[in-house]
Amino acid sequence: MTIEINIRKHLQADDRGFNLEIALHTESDRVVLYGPSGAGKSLTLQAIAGLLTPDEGLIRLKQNTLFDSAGGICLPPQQRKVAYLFQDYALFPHLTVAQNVAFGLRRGCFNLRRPHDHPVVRKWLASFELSAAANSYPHQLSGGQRQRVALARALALEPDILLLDEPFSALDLNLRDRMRRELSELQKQLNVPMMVITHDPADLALLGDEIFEIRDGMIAPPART
Ligand SMILES: Nc1ncnc2c1ncn2[C@@H]1O[C@H](COP(=O)(O)OP(=O)(O)OP(=O)(O)O)[C@@H](O)[C@H]1O
Repeated sequence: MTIEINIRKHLQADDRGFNLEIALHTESDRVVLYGPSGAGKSLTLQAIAGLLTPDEGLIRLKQNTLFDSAGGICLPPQQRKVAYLFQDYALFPHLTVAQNVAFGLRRGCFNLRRPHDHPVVRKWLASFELSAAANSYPHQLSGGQRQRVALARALALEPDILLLDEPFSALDLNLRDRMRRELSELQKQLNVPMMVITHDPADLALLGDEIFEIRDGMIAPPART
């Protein structure tokens, strides 16, 4: 899928300023962003998701313009068809697994009291082997299960792209390895484009068909060999 980003944003916190100046273009469905802490990786995903408004520039996904300062376009997050998974998965603690998955689908008379009635919820619970845990709450789940709930909730909305901010950082080594392979297979099966932030070289190797390094708010030039 075509992703085109060319944005600038200045952030100021007390006496510290940060300039984000990201320009990237890719046709890949498996993109990895990596780089040191504080480089601007999360801000880049937030800009794509519509959670951060650049001062100027352009963001295009497929044929859709999500942001274009010159044309006065800034789609709100809910119109972007972008799923953004935070580092801590951000599940709703007071909702069950099924209700979490159903959350974004609420429309018309469908309500969260009977999430199983929704075929999309049933489908995603089954494909992530979560049917047996449908009535559990997030604190009753393992780290891997919590991550699968977050993925199921994101994918239920059939997004154009999945943005993952350090998806495995909260998992122990064994589970991290397994979830990395699961995510890789899932991406291939569903054909959903994804952009992943990571610090882990193993993620680069498995999930990154195209890899961008971000340093000091900018895409670093490719290393020479
Ligand atoms: N709301 C804000 N106001 C001011 N500065 C901010 C704000 N949000 C982030 N920053 C600064 O922008 C820089 C980039 O932050 P960002 O979260 O994108 O880093 P990152 O590359 O994702 O780091 P990490 O790998 O540690 O998550 C940091 O120096 C941070 O302090």
